[in-house]
Amino acid sequence: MTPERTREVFQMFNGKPTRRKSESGHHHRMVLNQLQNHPPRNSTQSPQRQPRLSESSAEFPNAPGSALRRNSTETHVFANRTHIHRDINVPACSNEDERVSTTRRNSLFVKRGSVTMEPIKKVDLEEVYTVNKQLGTGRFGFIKLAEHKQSKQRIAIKFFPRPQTKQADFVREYNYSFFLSPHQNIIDTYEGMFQSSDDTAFFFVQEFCPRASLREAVEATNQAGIGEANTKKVFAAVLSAIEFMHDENLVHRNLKAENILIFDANDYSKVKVTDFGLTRKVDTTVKYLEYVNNYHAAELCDTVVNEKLVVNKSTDIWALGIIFFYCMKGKFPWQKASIMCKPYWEWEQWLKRKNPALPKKFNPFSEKALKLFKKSLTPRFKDRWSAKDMRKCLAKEKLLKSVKRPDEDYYVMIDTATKSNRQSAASTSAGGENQEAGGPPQTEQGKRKSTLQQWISTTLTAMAEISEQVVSARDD
Ligand SMILES: Nc1ncnc2c1ncn2[C@@H]1O[C@H](COP(=O)(O)OP(=O)(O)OP(=O)(O)O)[C@@H](O)[C@H]1O
Repeated sequence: MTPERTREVFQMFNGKPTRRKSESGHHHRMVLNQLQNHPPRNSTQSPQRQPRLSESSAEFPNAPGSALRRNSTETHVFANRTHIHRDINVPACSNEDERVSTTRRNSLFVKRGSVTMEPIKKVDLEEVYTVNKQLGTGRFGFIKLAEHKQSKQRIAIKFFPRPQTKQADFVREYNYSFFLSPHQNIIDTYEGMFQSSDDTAFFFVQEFCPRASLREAVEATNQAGIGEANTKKVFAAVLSAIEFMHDENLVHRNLKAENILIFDANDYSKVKVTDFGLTRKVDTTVKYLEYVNNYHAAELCDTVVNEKLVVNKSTDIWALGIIFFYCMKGKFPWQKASIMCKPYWEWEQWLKRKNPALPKKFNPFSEKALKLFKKSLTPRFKDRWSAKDMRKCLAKEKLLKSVKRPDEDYYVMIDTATKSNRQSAASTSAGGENQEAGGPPQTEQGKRKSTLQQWISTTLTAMAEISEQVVSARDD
């Protein structure tokens, strides 16, 4: 397509003149520079290249493995990768490829995603990939593990069966997935839209997550949850990704534990968000689909099929509140955020101060964690926090009340008794020094209280002595 034709198509779908390449490149760099932990990149670097360079050494059996070799022969490694990537449609690194990559990213600005700048290429799957087991299924398609025959790299292929899938929906999902890829906590989508040569499916290619989704990780804990420290790690990653999307005025709209992928075996140090099939711009009008899930905000659960909704960031915040609870407790707070569902009704009653009793399931949480729930799982969507507020709270605050050991009360009693004994002995020997020294005169109630305390402490000391004697007699 000629540059003029490209501009025309952009104008047609955008209703305004397209950005010049240099402007969009600048915009894209600015966006990337906002990414947490991403140093500003220079203009010749492809945003996708940097993370992939470091990550891919483990994934390419043939690639130079050691960091030393990677650093010292970077150009050489790149040259090798370029070859591999071009074949499996991973953005490559030459200047020419860089330009292609930027142009493709511009295609995000094609409003309805119904026209694509690049053709959808037909591929004979069996020729290029060895397609293996199914990794997951969703409402719109399925994901399969595959191996790229030439490079031997394991990848995930997301298939969209035809004719059920509209081309516009496929193109939109690919565009969002590819555009968001540079973020370190978003799944990498490799460049290229394809359809199988037998016309049965559209597909695109993503990095393969070798471990599990957050759903599987939590289920493996047998309803114990993954703990405070791991939850914090997961949320640092997820919130960084969602903050990035929200800054770009995009709403994920399908946040759930299944769409959060855990890459490492045990320490939750590499976590990425996936599935941008429902992602839309803020304020887009969409039709409500018939299905409700645990993560749906109250306003969605009250909506009827085909009712029109305006896309809002706050629906992601609600889903994050649910995922937070799920990580910590290993189960969901309720099935559906509707007053017909008792656990939700109880929460809402407490939230609206109609019932002073906090639902029991929230008891283990600290005041700050409760605030996070109040600011995410509130039906008043305008009151919900931003992703940034959530990130700050989760990074700084303790999320669980400190747990008492079952025998802790006993030791506290003994400790209090000993202290109070010591105090009363000191005040007796000082002959009421406190009052003579101008200390506060004791009221009648105060006197009674201290007599009672003394009695309690004497009793406790006696009990402690008896129990010690019992223990030592038993040991003898
Ligand atoms: N790159 C990947 N590597 C490994 N497993 C993956 C990958 N991407 C997705 N999966 C698995 O496949 C499942 C379905 O993927 P995905 O959510 O993208 O499909 P979907 O059809 O869009 O689903 P949904 O019904 O949520 O819209 C995920 O829950 C996850 O377990």
